[in-house]
Amino acid sequence: MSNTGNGLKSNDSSRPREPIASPYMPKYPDPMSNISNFKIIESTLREGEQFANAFFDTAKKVEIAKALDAIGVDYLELTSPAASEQSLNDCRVISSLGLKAKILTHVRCHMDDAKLAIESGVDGLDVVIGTSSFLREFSHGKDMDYITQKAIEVITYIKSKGLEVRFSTEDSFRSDLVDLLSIYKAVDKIGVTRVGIADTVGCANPRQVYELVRTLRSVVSCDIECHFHNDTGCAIANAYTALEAGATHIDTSVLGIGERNGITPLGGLLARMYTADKEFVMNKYDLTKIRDVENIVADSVEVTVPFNNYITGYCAFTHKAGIHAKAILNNPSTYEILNPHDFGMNRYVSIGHRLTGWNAVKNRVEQLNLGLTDEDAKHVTQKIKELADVRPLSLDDVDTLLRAYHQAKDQGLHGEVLNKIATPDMIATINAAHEK
Ligand SMILES: CC(=O)SCCNC(=O)CCNC(=O)[C@H](O)C(C)(C)COP(=O)(O)OP(=O)(O)OC[C@H]1O[C@@H](n2cnc3c(N)ncnc32)[C@H](O)[C@@H]1OP(=O)(O)O
Ligand SMILES: O=C(O)CCC(=O)C(=O)O
Ligand SMILES: [Zn+2]
Repeated sequence: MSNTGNGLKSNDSSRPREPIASPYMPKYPDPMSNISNFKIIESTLREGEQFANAFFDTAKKVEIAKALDAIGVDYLELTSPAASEQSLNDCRVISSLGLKAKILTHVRCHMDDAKLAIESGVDGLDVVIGTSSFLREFSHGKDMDYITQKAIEVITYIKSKGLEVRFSTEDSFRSDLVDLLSIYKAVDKIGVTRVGIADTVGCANPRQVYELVRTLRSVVSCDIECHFHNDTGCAIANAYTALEAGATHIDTSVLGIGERNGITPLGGLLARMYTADKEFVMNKYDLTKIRDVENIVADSVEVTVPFNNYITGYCAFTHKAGIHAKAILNNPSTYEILNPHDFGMNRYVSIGHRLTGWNAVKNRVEQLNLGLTDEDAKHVTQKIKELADVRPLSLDDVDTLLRAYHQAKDQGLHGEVLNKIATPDMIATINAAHEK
């Protein structure tokens, strides 16, 4: 049984296969899907401020807002002006920057919060209230009738002031489906701009997301925003599935920072969506600027960018094993779904280790313009493996070895040449290991 490379398993290679335009696109187009037409609500300055280490002063918020605007995110969501005097001031400052992104602030479903937010100069309000039995009992203590009535009052008021308004149910996936659909229907009827679904505790899986969003899509005519926490590792998959099911807007934060372990990360979502529709993503967003904003945020909240971060993790485009390295050097698409250059990053082939192969070593020989033969490259590769069985070699170590081999060969040395040219500290390390 062989894998055909398009996700199908086949044991009949003579069977004709249907041509596939792009293996990364869904096979059958779905008119309800928005994977080629979505908007990002970037919430680093709201959800991200709820991250344990976050403290953004006004200057830092402005720097982050500008860096996100440079990427081309559609909206920036800011902390509620009700949170503090400085939060209100920051809404005013960021709203007056003249950014391309629309500015939103996030408020409780409460007239006082709404009034304050409207005065802050933002373009729109994201209104939220919990609808699960947990939150109805232990957070605000209100029943569905009260919530519906209050939502209508608050939304009507915000609309009367000419602002965009979204209504979201906190903890949607642990709320009663009938409650959800009836409140969404009620707010859609009075002209809410968007409704929101929130996986507040990160409990949802992609299948549940698909079902809820698809059902909601058939009940409301307004846009649908989705917000996914990452407690169980589904935040990106859930966002993608939500778009497939007909959601229009996804909430993100830089590096995924937020309450607990956060939400859908901006970079990870963009990587996912790039594989689905590269043209749409590259025309709309400047992917080369993701790294800048991640560095700003990581520095500010005193974390390092994780080694395995989407796109910008230090090894995201490093290829190591000989089998991979050979194929990558022939055609990067063999083992890369993301082109690092589209993200302002570089590919790296690592060769100073025992998993290396002669093809990768030969490539380095060519980069150094040393003019060694395939046999020479194989010979040196064996030496690299021998040394790297003791400890990994730096690229400098490998280059020293290659240059010394080249020089020795020029001088007509044979036989024990590689032993002679191995650097003294490599030999000392090997000897020490042998003595143990
Ligand atoms: C899932 C999320 O991330 S939702 C967004 C979370 N964001 C924030 O909490 C913003 C930062 N928060 C704050 O600065 C403060 O909590 C404030 C200013 C909003 C409220 O502060 P306080 O008045 O001191 O109340 P406290 O935080 O202790 O409790 C929350 C209050 O909001 C009420 N409440 C909670 N959620 C909602 C809601 N969605 N809509 C309306 N009221 C709500 C609660 O009933 C409680 O009211 P109470 O005064 O009757 O006890
Ligand atoms: O307003 C929303 O939709 C989401 C609020 C939130 O942060 C959450 O529920 O986790
Ligand atoms: Zn959240």
